[in-house]
Amino acid sequence: MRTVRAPATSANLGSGFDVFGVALDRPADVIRVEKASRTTIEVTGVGSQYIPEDPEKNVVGAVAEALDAPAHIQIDKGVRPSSGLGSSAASAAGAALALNALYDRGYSRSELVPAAAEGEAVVSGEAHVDNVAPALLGGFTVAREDEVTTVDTDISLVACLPEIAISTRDARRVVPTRADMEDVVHTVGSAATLAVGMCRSDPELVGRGMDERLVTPARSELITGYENVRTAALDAGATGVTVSGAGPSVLAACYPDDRRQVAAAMVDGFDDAGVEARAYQTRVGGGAVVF
Ligand SMILES: Nc1ncnc2c1ncn2[C@@H]1O[C@H](COP(=O)(O)OP(=O)(O)O)[C@@H](O)[C@H]1O
Ligand SMILES: N[C@@H](CCOP(=O)(O)O)C(=O)O
Repeated sequence: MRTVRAPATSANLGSGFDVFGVALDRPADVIRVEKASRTTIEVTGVGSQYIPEDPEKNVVGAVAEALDAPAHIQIDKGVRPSSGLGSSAASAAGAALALNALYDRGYSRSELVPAAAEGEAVVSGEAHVDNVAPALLGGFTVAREDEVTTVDTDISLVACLPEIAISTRDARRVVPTRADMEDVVHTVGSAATLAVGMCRSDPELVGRGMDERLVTPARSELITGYENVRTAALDAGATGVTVSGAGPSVLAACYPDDRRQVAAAMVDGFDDAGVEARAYQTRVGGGAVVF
C-alpha cells in the first residue's frame, strides 16, 4: 500500500493561460493505492458525491492505465471538484506518484507529468499540464509544449472558493479564439512581470503580472460577484487578483501579514453578491508527498 498527499493548484495566474501554475500549501487530496488485478476506485471527502468511481470516468483510472498499474485506489478529496483549484489534477498527480512507488516504476516526477495529464484529458477534453505539473513538482511552474520549468518561490496567496461549480470543460468554451495585438503585447508584459516576481518572491510584481485582457474577462463573467470580490481584495491590500484556473475560485496575491484581511474581504465580497464562499489562506507550496 502507498499513500500520497497531493496539493491543490492554481493554473493560469491570469497572464499565463495554459502555461503558468502554482502548487498551493492547502487544501490537498489523499490517495491510497493497493495492487490489484484490475483498477477499482473509491471516493470520499469534499464533493465526493459528484465524482464518478468508474475507472473510465475518474481521472485516476486513466493514470493507472497510462502507467499499466492496476490498483484499488482510494481518494479522500480535500479539493472540491469543479473549483478552479486543480481538483482533478490533485487526484491525477497523486495517483501517478503513488502508482509509480507501488509498482517501483522508477519514473522521475517530470516523467510522470504526461501520465497525470492523461487524467486531465478525461475531464476537460485536453491533456493540459498546467495543474498536474505543479501538483507533482511543487512551486511555480511554466509549461511549454513538452517542457516544464520550475521555480521555488515564497508568495502568499488567498484562494476564495464560492458555492458555484464551473467545469473546466465548459469554461474552455468561452475562451476567445482570436486576439487583438495590443492585448497580446499587454499579456506578454504581464506574464514576464509575474515570472520575474516569482523568481524574486516579490508579491508586488506577482500581483501586477496577473493582469490580462484575453481570457479573464470572459471567464470572470461566469462567476457571480467577481468584480465585488476583486475590488474588496484589492482594497484589503491584495497586490493582484484573478480567476483561479477555469474558476469559480478567485485567487489573490498579497503580503503575508495581509492574508487574513484579504481572505475576509473576499468572503464578504461574495456574500454581498448573495454567494456563500470560503477562503483558503495559503502560499506557494511543495509538490505531492509520498508517506
Ligand atoms: N478524482 C477526481 N477528482 C476530482 N474530480 C474528478 C475526479 N475524477 C473525475 N472528476 C470529474 O472532473 C470534474 C472536475 O474537474 P475540473 O472541471 O477540471 O475541475 P477542477 O478545476 O476542480 O479540477 C468533475 O466533473 C468531476 O466529477
Ligand atoms: N489552463 C486550464 C486550467 C484549468 O484549471 P482548473 O483548476 O479549473 O481545472 C484552463 O484555464 O482551462
